[in-house]
Amino acid sequence: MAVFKPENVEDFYEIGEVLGSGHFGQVRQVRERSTGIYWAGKFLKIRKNTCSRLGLVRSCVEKEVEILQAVQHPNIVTLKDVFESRAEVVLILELVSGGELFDFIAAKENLLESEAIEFMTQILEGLGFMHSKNIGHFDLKPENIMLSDKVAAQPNIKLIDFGLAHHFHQGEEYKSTSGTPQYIAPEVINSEPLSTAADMWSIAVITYILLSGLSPFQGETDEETLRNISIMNYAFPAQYFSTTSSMVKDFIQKLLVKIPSERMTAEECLLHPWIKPI
Ligand SMILES: Cc1ccc2c(c1)c1c3c(c(C)cc1n2CCCN)C(=O)NC3=O
Repeated sequence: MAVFKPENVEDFYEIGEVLGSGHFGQVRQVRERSTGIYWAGKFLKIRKNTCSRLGLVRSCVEKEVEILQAVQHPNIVTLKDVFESRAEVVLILELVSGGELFDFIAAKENLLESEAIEFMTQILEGLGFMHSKNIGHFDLKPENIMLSDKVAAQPNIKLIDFGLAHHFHQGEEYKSTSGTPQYIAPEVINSEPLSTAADMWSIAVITYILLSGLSPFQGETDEETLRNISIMNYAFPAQYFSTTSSMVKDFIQKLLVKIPSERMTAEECLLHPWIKPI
């Protein structure tokens, strides 16, 4: 069992404003007392016993910590420390102060394809690194793609939130039905064994939204969205894609492939003519 620091996190960090919250607990800005540096504290409620339904099972938190410790990359958020009290584990994470990628884009009139290529290149570099270590994110969505500094000329992308990530070991089969409907691959819906290719489907959905503002499979309800994914019901409506290149449509089409092994990998994406013009 992983051992986390038993000291009180507040002896080392001043707890600040809430940055976000979810089923897991809260993310708060924290200030390191010894240096004055700001970090993000992810406060995770841990189940007190197996009968409890509140909070996370400790082994899930250990898995997230192990994965974060295995993926140190400029486009992936860094884990600095882990504290544990009676029923709470606190991850001290790199503060990514530029906020979510899609808030950044929403604030602009529209995104040039060249800007989209820059963002996708960084996302694919971080993801390709994870996949090279046989780690899948399995919750790629705009909310989990953050910017280190939104005022920089070329903001740096950081992938965050590894709560659904999985480290594949040799010969192991892994299934999960978690994720956000709009972004999940058909094999997730069908409870089939997953691979890192499931992330590549999400990359296609994110690219489609980045360039059009539309979500390719979104229906009136989650059920309709999931049905659209299962039957591959999507298109490139002219009024939203008239100014986008045929190259990016080819990029998306080579990822929205039902058979996971036939999708482009992150490495192949980085060599695709849309990303790397010949
Ligand atoms: C400035 C800002 C605002 C909201 C933040 C974060 C930072 C943030 C961060 C992290 C996570 C897991 C969630 C976060 N959230 C919650 C929303 C994430 N989509 C994180 O790991 N580092 C962050 O800065």
